Amino acid sequence: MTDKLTVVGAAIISDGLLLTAQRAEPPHMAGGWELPGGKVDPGESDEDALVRECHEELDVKVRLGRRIGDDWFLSDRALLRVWTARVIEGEPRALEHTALRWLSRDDLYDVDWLPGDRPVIDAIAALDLLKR
Ligand SMILES: Nc1nc2c([nH]c(=O)n2[C@H]2C[C@H](O)[C@@H](COP(=O)(O)OP(=O)(O)OP(=O)(O)O)O2)c(=O)[nH]1
Repeated sequence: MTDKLTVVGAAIISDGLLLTAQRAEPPHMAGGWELPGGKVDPGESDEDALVRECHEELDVKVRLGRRIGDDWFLSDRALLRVWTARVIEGEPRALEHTALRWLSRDDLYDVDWLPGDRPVIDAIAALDLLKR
């Protein structure tokens, strides 16, 4: 058990490209890039929350794959848990974000990732799942 807020994120990979989404809000995070996802609701499993968030944010159905790392600390109050995922229904659309981008391994650091995501992105890069 943890008393921290749990945020879940999806490393959606298709054809060797990683999907990233640009936050629209709050103002201090707007413009930053993140993994699609969000907060786990009370009583909800992490995995269910992540599938739900991908549907709400991107209008797609995803199937989760492997967990990336353990708990990633976003702050003293929040942690991030990340899974790989693939789209099994639909085409991602930015319903809540400003923009979406598909990144190759070579483009991975071209966007301004939210600070908490940077170690996660390093871990994804190290897994060698992305094409160059
Ligand atoms: N979804 C997501 N949130 C992240 C990432 N990195 C990071 O620091 N965060 C932060 C941003 C927010 O403070 C928090 C997630 O909140 P959110 O606004 O996406 O969650 P939510 O969709 O459940 O939002 P809401 O119900 O409060 O509107 O975690 C990431 O890669 N993905």
